[in-house]
Amino acid sequence: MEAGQGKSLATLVANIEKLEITGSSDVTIQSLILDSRKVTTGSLFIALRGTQTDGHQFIATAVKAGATAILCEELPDQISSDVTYVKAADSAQVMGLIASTFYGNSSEKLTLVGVTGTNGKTSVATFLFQLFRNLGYRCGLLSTVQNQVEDEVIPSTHTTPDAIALNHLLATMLEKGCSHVFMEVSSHAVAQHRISGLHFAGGIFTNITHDHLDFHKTFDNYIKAKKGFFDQLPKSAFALVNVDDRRGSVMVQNTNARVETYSLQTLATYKGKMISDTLAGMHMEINMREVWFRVIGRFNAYNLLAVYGAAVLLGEDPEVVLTELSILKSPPGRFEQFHSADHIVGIVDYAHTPDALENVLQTITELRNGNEKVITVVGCGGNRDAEKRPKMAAIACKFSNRVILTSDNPRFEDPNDILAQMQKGVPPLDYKKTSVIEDRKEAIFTAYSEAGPGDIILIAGKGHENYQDIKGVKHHFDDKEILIEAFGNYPKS
Ligand SMILES: CC(=O)N[C@H]1[C@@H](OP(=O)(O)OP(=O)(O)OC[C@H]2O[C@@H](n3ccc(=O)[nH]c3=O)[C@H](O)[C@@H]2O)O[C@H](CO)[C@@H](O)[C@@H]1O[C@H](C)C(=O)N[C@@H](C)C(=O)N[C@H](CCC(=O)O)C(=O)O
Ligand SMILES: Nc1ncnc2c1ncn2[C@@H]1O[C@H](COP(=O)(O)OP(=O)(O)OP(=O)(O)O)[C@@H](O)[C@H]1O
Ligand SMILES: N[C@H](CCC[C@H](N)C(=O)O)C(=O)O
Ligand SMILES: [Mg+2]
Repeated sequence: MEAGQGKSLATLVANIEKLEITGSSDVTIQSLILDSRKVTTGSLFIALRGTQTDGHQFIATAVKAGATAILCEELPDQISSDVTYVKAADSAQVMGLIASTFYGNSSEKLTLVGVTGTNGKTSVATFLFQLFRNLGYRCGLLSTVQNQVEDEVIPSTHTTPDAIALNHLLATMLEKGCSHVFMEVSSHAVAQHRISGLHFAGGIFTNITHDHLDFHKTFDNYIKAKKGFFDQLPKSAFALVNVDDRRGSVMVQNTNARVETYSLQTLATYKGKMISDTLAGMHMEINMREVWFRVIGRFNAYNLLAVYGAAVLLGEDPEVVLTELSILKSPPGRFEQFHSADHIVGIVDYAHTPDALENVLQTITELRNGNEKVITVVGCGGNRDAEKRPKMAAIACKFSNRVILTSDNPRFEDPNDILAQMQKGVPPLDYKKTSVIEDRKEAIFTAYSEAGPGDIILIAGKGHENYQDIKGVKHHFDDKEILIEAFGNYPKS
């Protein structure tokens, strides 16, 4: 059965239980479509209950546009006699199963490893992708920064794509000869069943801290979403968890997978120890072997341990893995360093959660030799978890000599409202060292103008992003470009 080619509805729903089918299953489905505006003749339109609207409202539009079949949770009042209706308790979950079959169950033919956790998913998935390519495998990557099939870059719209795009990408990867695929599994993806129907060879848990409560509402729901990934792993898979995170053991409470652990603090299958950390590199001990890495920071020590563990669990030789890991570089916008002519260090980092910001600033604090100043430029995104705003400002103040609060992606919010919420987290004693410069470019330029030789400027929150999302329009904006432009202002007038 060829992936992505027209298939009979009967085949697509063959192994799915508890469906009520109205009309004939003996029809050919040419495409799976989530958005009524994209329906064409032969489509199966999937009606999902979303966060903004209910896809069920668009069933009639989809039928008018030529849909052959509809997957829904509730039948519309008006049934069309030449359309087949498939009624399921949960359209999103069934969509995953159907998408998997439509695209040839590619995940079963690939070695697919998923990474979940609040921070470190992109880093771990990208390191695994780079490592396995260096080991000689053809690989695919699904990440926040970009999707990749070997050297070919496919822009990503989400951390984890929807089930249709996801299964389509996996089929492309298989077609192009990939044997291994490394992907991020976001909590949204688990909650919305974007990964339902996928066959994983392994799952990795990095950590869980405050984020996305706008979507999950409670921390408990957020934990449950992440745990849902491990609950659905098969017996043949491994579940590799960071046991230094106290939720690590919760994640694997009900998993059928083989549980393995990694840690910098306690006994674990993969045990690491930091020996030293400098701007030039990190020295670690991993399972009694000493290694130097190019990437730095305690958070990366965790990421490298996870990658090492996963590679060994996938059958790779530990010595070879460590040698290959030692030369890896951080993914774009993850602790990326820039050096000015007047010896100022600029670090562009995607820290957009309180925990990530604290880790990055903690790492910078540990890297300081003496009296260098740390200047932090940071903002928070609009239409996202508002609770993290004052927390991130407080963390920036705690670890920096100077803080410039600025705009991130305001989306549909007023950036000044976001900044006012951030300011609530600034302790009164830190008012003097904190200022608000809404214009992000001006904020970065100001940071450089105030810095002296040896000082470190951290620009946090946007990392690899090359846009600023203002009222739904993405304007070109790249922290790295602006930093380099600012560094070009040397000598300072
Ligand atoms: C909150 C969230 O996850 N939203 C995702 C969700 O959209 P939604 O639930 O808001 O959809 P909706 O607008 O209510 O519409 C409901 C349904 O009606 C359909 N519709 C709508 C209008 C119409 O005319 N016709 C029609 O058929 C829509 O196609 C949809 O299927 O389903 C859409 C289709 O799959 C996603 O594109 C969309 O991602 C939005 C853009 C998004 O920003 N998501 C972020 C929050 C996200 O998913 N982030 C995670 C995690 C990031 C991290 O960990 O840091 C990620 O994996 O990227
Ligand atoms: N293991 C880790 N623990 C804590 N913080 C980390 C870890 N790895 C990276 N970070 C910090 O978090 C930021 C985001 O890292 P990364 O992009 O790898 O995470 P992510 O989980 O993919 O994020 P997203 O949810 O946006 O996809 C980094 O720029 C760094 O500041
Ligand atoms: N995947 C995260 C990225 C946040 C990045 C930050 N720059 C922001 O815009 O809030 C999200 O969509 O919540
Ligand atoms: Mg990511």
